[in-house]
Amino acid sequence: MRIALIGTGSWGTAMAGLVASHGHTVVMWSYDPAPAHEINELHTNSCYLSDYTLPQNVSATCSHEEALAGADAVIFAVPSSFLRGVARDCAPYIPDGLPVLCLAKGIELGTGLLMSDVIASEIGHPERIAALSGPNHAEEICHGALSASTIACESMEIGEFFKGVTFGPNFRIYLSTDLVGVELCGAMKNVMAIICGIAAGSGMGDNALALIMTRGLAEMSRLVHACGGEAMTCMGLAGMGDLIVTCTSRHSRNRSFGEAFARGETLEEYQARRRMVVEGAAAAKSVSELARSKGVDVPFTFALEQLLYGSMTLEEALDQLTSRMPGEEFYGLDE
Ligand SMILES: NC(=O)c1ccc[n+]([C@@H]2O[C@H](COP(=O)([O-])OP(=O)(O)OC[C@H]3O[C@@H](n4cnc5c(N)ncnc54)[C@H](O)[C@@H]3O)[C@@H](O)[C@H]2O)c1
Ligand SMILES: O=P(O)(O)OC[C@H](O)CO
Repeated sequence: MRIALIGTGSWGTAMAGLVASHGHTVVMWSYDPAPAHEINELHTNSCYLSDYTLPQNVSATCSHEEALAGADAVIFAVPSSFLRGVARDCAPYIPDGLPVLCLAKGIELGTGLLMSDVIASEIGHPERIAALSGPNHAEEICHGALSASTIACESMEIGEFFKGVTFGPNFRIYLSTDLVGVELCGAMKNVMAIICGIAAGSGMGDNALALIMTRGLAEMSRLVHACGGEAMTCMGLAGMGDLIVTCTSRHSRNRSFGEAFARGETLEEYQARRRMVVEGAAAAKSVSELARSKGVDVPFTFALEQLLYGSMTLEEALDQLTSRMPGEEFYGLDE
């Protein structure tokens, strides 16, 4: 088959290699001409994934039309803040029945939409749109290291299709119909990873990190439930699995941004230095907005929003969180 892969960041590049290793022809769309040129000439994308050579059946272009011409499926791998614009530009070249897979992790600011909904609102036919999410650092997957992920979709047929395109002995795929749970977890775990980074960078110990991950998971479950998803999804690969890896891995940019923030670096300085997106920073705002609209208490997310965009200091945020009186550990998802 011919697969259009929209985005040449680190995840798009690793996914292109994975899909191509199944024998499919992959045509990548790049926002920036430099990675497209390097992929075509050298089969590398050194700015986003050093130490990796793409298979010969991967090429790249900056033309949406060229990337999508004759495609049997399309995979979106652009950061959440650019997804709507990119999906809009791709829309004229995406026929009605084409299966679509979304890799972006975030919630749209201002609308509270899931990333799959953002794509659907630009290209239509939401039933053919799936989302893949799990503990999947591009730096490991490109070298064939063992990993697993969840593909969520309304339609099992579409889910099975994308499982067929991505599954292998070292990339295990589980299916779900809970798009809301899978996608909300993907956005919220990034918030918790920044907070873990801030905690570690401020000298807190492993017990504190376990506290943040565990109570962060409770916060994720409450919002998933309030938005109509299944709380059990939070116990799966897209929930706990991704939360653990993002909060602990040396590859995690969200965690590493949190550590840098604790040392005094701003979000702008960090993103300019690393040339990579920190999805959790945008999610602190969009998830807070969504939680307020649903009347759900998400104390970690609210605190990070205040830290990054308000006037709250680290000391004040810590004070606010630790002065909360803990109640019953499992106090019901509706409260
Ligand atoms: N990196 C990972 O290991 C990983 C794993 C799982 C999921 N994800 C998710 O995948 C998505 C893509 O992340 P990534 O890590 O590949 O990104 P990245 O930070 O590696 O790359 C950023 C990409 O955005 C592009 N870009 C910059 N400005 C743009 C614009 N105005 N319009 C369109 N594109 C623009 C750049 O060309 C580049 O391709 C994110 O939502 C991320 O959370 C990443
Ligand atoms: O761990 P991060 O912060 O780099 O996020 C990347 C992916 O979402 C991990 O699956």
